[in-house]
Amino acid sequence: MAVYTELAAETLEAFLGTYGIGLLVSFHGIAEGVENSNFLLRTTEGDFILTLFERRVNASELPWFLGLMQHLAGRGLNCPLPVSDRTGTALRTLAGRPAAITTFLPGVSATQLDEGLCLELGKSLARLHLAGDGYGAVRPNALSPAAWAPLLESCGESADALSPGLTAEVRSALRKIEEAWPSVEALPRGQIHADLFPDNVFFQNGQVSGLIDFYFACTDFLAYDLAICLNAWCFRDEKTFEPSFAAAILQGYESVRPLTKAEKSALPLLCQGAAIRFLLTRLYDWINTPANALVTRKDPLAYLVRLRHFAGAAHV
Ligand SMILES: Nc1ncnc2c1ncn2[C@@H]1O[C@H](COP(=O)(O)OP(=O)(O)OP(=O)(O)O)[C@@H](O)[C@H]1O
Ligand SMILES: N[C@@H](CCO)C(=O)O
Repeated sequence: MAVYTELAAETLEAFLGTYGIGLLVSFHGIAEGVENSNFLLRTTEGDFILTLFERRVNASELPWFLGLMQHLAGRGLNCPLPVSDRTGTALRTLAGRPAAITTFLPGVSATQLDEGLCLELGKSLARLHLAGDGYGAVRPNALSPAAWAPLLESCGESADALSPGLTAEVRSALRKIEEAWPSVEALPRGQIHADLFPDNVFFQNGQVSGLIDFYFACTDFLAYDLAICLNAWCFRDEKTFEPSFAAAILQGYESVRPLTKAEKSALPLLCQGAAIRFLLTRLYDWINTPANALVTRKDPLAYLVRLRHFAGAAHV
């Protein structure tokens, strides 16, 4: 999965007729991803990605996401460029869903991480942050600390059924993190990706060739994005922290955008926050997705491991 909505070739042909990107040669649904339906389109002009927005994404926010990608791509970042139809509109409707076509990016996501890839990831993340400068529209982070406690409480007793004592442990960690969380003015802010996991980064010949999936992007602390990457990229077998990966990400990042002293000292806390955020959304999905659904559920406890690690870390 994910193809939640099936499309007939005639429907797609008619839809494509309103764009200037050639005639349909072939198309197929893409299995990866869990949030939206994605199709690879081959036209007489090249390859494109068609996304039908299904879950979690609030349709009223889509212009912000598409505008951000247009801004970043315009600044030379390797991210999908939304394609406009003949009337200049990028956000359309297809099969009753909000829909957009973007450019196709080459490369593949890494299945085996190493220091070299982490270094390049760090550089790309910093480039994304610099490129976001000038995109003035603000999108508050819908999964910021204020959202965490309600998310945890909405899981009720099911969290403890997954792992006895989980609710109490997360509740106590959450309280400490919330109290210590930096104020809005304390750290540099800007447009962040907020979900830059290895599956959202394509590589070609050891270089980053594409960053995708901007639908959690928001305006928040730049260093929080780094904290998300340190969580997602630096645990071997989802268990063991790999300091050399973290060092490589930081080195790559700082070769493009040096961190301030305040950002460096906030990192262990931001990493705990990032661990809680993914623990909670995974927990919510675990509880609310039937075990036999076509979507593969992601393990919430992999982020409990990270939370415990960063809670005990004086620095990253
Ligand atoms: N612009 C692109 N160029 C090439 N391939 C893409 C592009 N966008 C998406 N894909 C392919 O589609 C797959 C799913 O995309 P994506 O990760 O955005 O899915 P999603 O369901 O929206 O998000 P999530 O990762 O949060 O589940 C990717 O793994 C990749 O194979
Ligand atoms: N990257 C998220 C899921 C999709 O956004 C996770 O691994 O929990």
